[in-house]
This record gives sequence, structure tokens and C-alpha cells, in this order.
Amino acid sequence: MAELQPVEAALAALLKDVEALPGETVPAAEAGGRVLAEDVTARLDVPPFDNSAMDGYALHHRDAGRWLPVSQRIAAGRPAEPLAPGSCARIFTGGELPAGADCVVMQERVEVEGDRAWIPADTPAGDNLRRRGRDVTAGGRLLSAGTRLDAAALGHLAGQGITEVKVRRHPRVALLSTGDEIVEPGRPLGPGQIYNSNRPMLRTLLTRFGAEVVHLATVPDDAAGTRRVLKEAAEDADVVVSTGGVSVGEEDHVKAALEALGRLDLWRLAIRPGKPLALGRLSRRAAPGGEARFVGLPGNPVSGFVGAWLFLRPLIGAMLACPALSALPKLVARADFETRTGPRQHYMRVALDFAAEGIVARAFRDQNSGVLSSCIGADGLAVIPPNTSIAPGAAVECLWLRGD
Ligand SMILES: Nc1nc2c(c(=O)[nH]1)N[C@H]1C(S)=C(S)[C@@H](COP(=O)(O)OP(=O)(O)OC[C@H]3O[C@@H](n4cnc5c(N)ncnc54)[C@H](O)[C@@H]3O)O[C@H]1N2
Ligand code: MOO
Repeated sequence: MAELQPVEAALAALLKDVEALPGETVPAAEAGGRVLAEDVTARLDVPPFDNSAMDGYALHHRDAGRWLPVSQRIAAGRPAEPLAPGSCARIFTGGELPAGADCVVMQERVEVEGDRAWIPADTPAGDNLRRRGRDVTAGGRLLSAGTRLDAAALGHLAGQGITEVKVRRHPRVALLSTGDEIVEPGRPLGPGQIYNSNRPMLRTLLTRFGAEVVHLATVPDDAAGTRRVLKEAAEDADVVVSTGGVSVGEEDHVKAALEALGRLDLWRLAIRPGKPLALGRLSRRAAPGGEARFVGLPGNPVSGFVGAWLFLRPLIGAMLACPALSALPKLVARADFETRTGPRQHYMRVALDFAAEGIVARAFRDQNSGVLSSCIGADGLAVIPPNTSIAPGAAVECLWLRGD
């Protein structure tokens, strides 16, 4: 395993044989951000009847261009009577179009005198109408399995009167922090110690990607302790994520524990940051044959941040069977920086300016993997292939981080 593995090989190993998690039924009102486990079929036409798009007067277009008696008043939510021939109906936005009418004229264009109205001649059939089923047709597919329920999708479900939906259960994630130097905020910091910035950062990203962090633990820097914590985490989780302890030092016990408790699929990637990333599986003792996926991110916070976007997001996306989570959107921008890569593909944290003349990628000045400031305000990751020189103004491919 001395060779550094390319990102594509690592992703393929990580996603191999991942099965979608089972579905569960939840109230639609609480399903924001969840992923549909099955297609949803429309029960109703939307709108359910022809109705007016304006406050105004409904008529048959052949009667336009003269004074018409106003024969009824149709407010939204009230049934309409068939239109008396040669008359018009006062109607409000959303009001049901009466049978016999085929257009609506907005009230600003109408002169009203007592109970009659002057309708301008240029009022064509179909004007200002919203036809039944224009938005949704009953029996058709309303939303597809794999859709992540956003604001519009929730509105669409409610528009059908749907109160419950079947969504994928959240991937359950155990998040472990290794390193005797790591202290939780709120506790005093001793010499040589640092606060745990990876835990809240990764917890937030995992939740955003659709996972539920069910287990948090700290792993001591010794072989037996590392094995114990990993073993415990695997019982309860679909995915075990750890930070730190995956490099080559004698204090790095994660790989050995993984090999003892399951298997190491892949270690050391040709990426910067995040080279010593380790991927594998942990067997579950309580459920023979069962296993949790393992992603060992390097301890440097930027390596964890980049690793989460590149590996945890697609892994969670595969468990949720959600195509939108499987790959990050890409765009091309002009670099405002110069750089040269070695054998590793560099994922540079960049702010993206959407200027009239095109998109500009501005790289944070210090791209070291310990400098978490480089991730603050990062709209994207500029992907610089191995052994490449980039001059200012060169086109660079960027992964977009501001979407789902
Ligand atoms: N001789 C070599 N040394 C190192 C190599 C190498 O190839 N040969 N690789 C370097 C690279 S690249 C990386 S990345 C790091 C990764 O090492 P580990 O994954 O074993 O991580 P640690 O050593 O445990 O920690 C690295 C760094 O990050 C800090 N850290 C760890 N956890 C947290 C946390 N939860 N919150 C904030 N900061 C954290 C830790 O204190 C270290 O400073 O290895 C290089 N070394
Ligand atoms: O692979 Mo490391 O994250 O560059 O320091």
C-alpha cells in the first residue's frame, strides 16, 4: 500500500456494495431535508379547477367590447354558478371560473357603473386563466424517489393534502476524535493541548449531508483504547468517522485497530490535504455479518473538512440513494493565483466571485492543512491536478460547496 491512491479509486472502494438504507414514514411537515424512499404519485390536479389569475371580471371572449351586466360575484373558496349568457361575473384571484366563461379581464381595465361593466374589446380567450392541472396532473409523478425534500417539494406535497411521506432513515454516524492533545471546549487547556475543532465542524457537515450523529467519543492514543472505542462505535452506527491517528507515527493506532476489527480497504491518497486518509470496514460483534463503513480522516482540520466533502458526502448520498449528494456540482473559474502541484491533486479552498466577465476563484493565501481559516468563506474547492502549473487567469475546475 505504498502507492498513493487517486481520489477516484478511493471513492470506488468506499462506495462499493453500499446499500440504500430502509425507508421510514414521517410527517410531511417534519420531512425537510429528508430523501424520498419512493416515488410520490399525484392524487389531485393542481389547480383542482380552472380559476382566475387576477381580480377582475370573467366572461366569454365573444362578449368583449361592450357593456355587460354583472350576474354573479365569485370569491376564492366559493362555488361558481354557470355564467348567464351575455353577462360577466365579478371574480377574484383564485376564484373558480364559471362554466360558460373563457377569459378574465383585470379590473384596472374595466369601467364599472352600477351593476354593469365595460369590457375592452382586446380580451382574448384564455386570458388571465389558470387551467385545471396546469401545475400537476392527478396520477402523474409528483416527486421522484431520491429527491431531497426542499422548500418547494414540501409545498408540492402539501398542495396534494399529503401528510406523511416515506423517506430513507438517516445514516447513523459515530464521530470519534483521536489524540491525547485534544480537549473539549469548556475545559481548561493544558500545555501542548488544543481544543477539538474537528468535532463541531464535522458534526455540522454530516448533519447537513443528511446523516445523524448518534455517537461522539474521544479515542486515547494507545492501541487497546483505540480498539475498544472503535468496536463500541461500530455496534451502533452505519458509518464510523474518526479524525487523526492515521499517519505513520507510533502514536497513530487507528489503522492497526481497523485491521484487527475489520479490514483496511485503502490508505494514503494522492490528495492534498488529506493524504493519510484510511477507508475500511468494522465488523459488528452483536450482529454477525454486519459491518460499519469506516472513514479515518487525518487530524488536520482542513484535511477533515476537505475529506468530508469528497468522501463523507457521497457515502451518505449512496446510503440515502440521493443522486444530488453523490457528486459535487462543478464549475469553471479563472484563477487569481499561481500554484504548482507535486504528485498529489490539490483541493484549494477558494472564494468565488461571480463577476460580469466570468467567475473568479480567489485562493486563501495560506493553503496549509492546519489553517482552518482557509475554509471560512470557502465557496468552492479548486481542483488542481497532480504535476500542474497554474498561472493567474488560467481556467480551473472548482467543486461548488454552497449547494446541498
Ligand atoms: N513522517 C510523516 N509525518 C506525517 C505525514 C507523513 O506522510 N509522514 N503526513 C502528514 C500529513 S499530510 C498529515 S495530514 C498528518 C495527519 O496525521 P494524523 O491523521 O495521524 O493526525 P494527527 O497526527 O493525529 O493530527 C494532525 C494534526 O491535527 C491536529 N488535530 C487532530 N485532531 C484534531 C481535532 N479534533 N481538532 C483540532 N486539531 C486536531 C493535531 O493536533 C495535529 O496537529 O500527518 C502528517 N505527518
Ligand atoms: O495530507 Mo496533509 O492533510 O496535507 O497535512
